[in-house]
Amino acid sequence: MAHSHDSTEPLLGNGRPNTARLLISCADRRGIVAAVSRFLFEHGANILDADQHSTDPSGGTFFMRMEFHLEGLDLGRRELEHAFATTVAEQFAMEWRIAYASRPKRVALLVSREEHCLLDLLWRWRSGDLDAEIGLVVSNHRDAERDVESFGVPFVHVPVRRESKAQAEGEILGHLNGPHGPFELIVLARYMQILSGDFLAAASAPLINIHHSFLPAFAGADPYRRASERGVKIIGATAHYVTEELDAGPIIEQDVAHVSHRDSVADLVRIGRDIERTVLARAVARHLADRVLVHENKTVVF
Ligand SMILES: Nc1nc2c(c(=O)[nH]1)N[C@@H](CN(C=O)c1ccc(C(=O)N[C@@H](CCC(=O)O)C(=O)O)cc1)CN2
Repeated sequence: MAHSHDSTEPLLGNGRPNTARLLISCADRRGIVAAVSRFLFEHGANILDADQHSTDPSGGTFFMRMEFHLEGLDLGRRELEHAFATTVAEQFAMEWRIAYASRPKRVALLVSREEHCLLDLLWRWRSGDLDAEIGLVVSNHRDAERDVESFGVPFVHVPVRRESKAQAEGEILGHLNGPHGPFELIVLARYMQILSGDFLAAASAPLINIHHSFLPAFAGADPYRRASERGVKIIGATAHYVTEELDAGPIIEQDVAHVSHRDSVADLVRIGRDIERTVLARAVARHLADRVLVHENKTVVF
């Protein structure tokens, strides 16, 4: 549908909510909520959900998420965005974007050998609990091939060897930006290859990784063995956006579980699997709902 001003139905023909999400960050000052609310009101939008946060009311950074109904809007999408840019965003020097809920976001998954996070996301997607369109799984191993294809999702095997990583990354990018794509989110569901800065720059979408430790503790490879050697009493998992620096990207979601001296490394791995898949699913769901704002390597999760 080219223009939302003729979206007079609460639900679209595909049964999806006829809503949009406006995300804003800017220097905090008085009048921002009033200006945004007034703008939406004057253009016929009905605000369904509003949340905001200021890091410091005396001059910090202001974050806002407004979800609003497009029914009754007097402008099409392009006109609405232009009007907001010129009448509100410029006034407050906002960084902002509007995301539309008219269709699910297309998602690609990358995995190595551990399948629990991958299968969890596929199960949630198949049951309708994950608002996404999973369009491709890429792996450097073939272990998951049959399971993935049983979900009707294309599977591509791209082996990665240390001496030819750049070539493998180019092949993966070819699939992500090729006929299966484009994608709006790439999820590393226990993908165990460090991605180059060139790859991240060329990737067409943000990437979310699940790291199997409570970052910043035990970043890098083999965290459960290192945690066991340290004698930890808590293990955890961290979902974060992927940056060139390993396991250092903005954290989206974390959780933990208690362990003891009675737990072997294998026990930590087993206990950790449930944490990892739950944390990753929460992080992906919040990203898909446009509930995550990134600022200075941290996130605001509405
Ligand atoms: N640029 C980034 N790439 C990746 C990130 C990241 O944050 N930034 N997260 C990792 C996932 N990960 C931990 O969560 C991780 C994966 C792999 C390794 C590692 O040392 N891999 C070795 C090869 C290991 C093997 O071949 O089995 C390597 O790539 O040299 C550490 C941490 C995903 N990528």
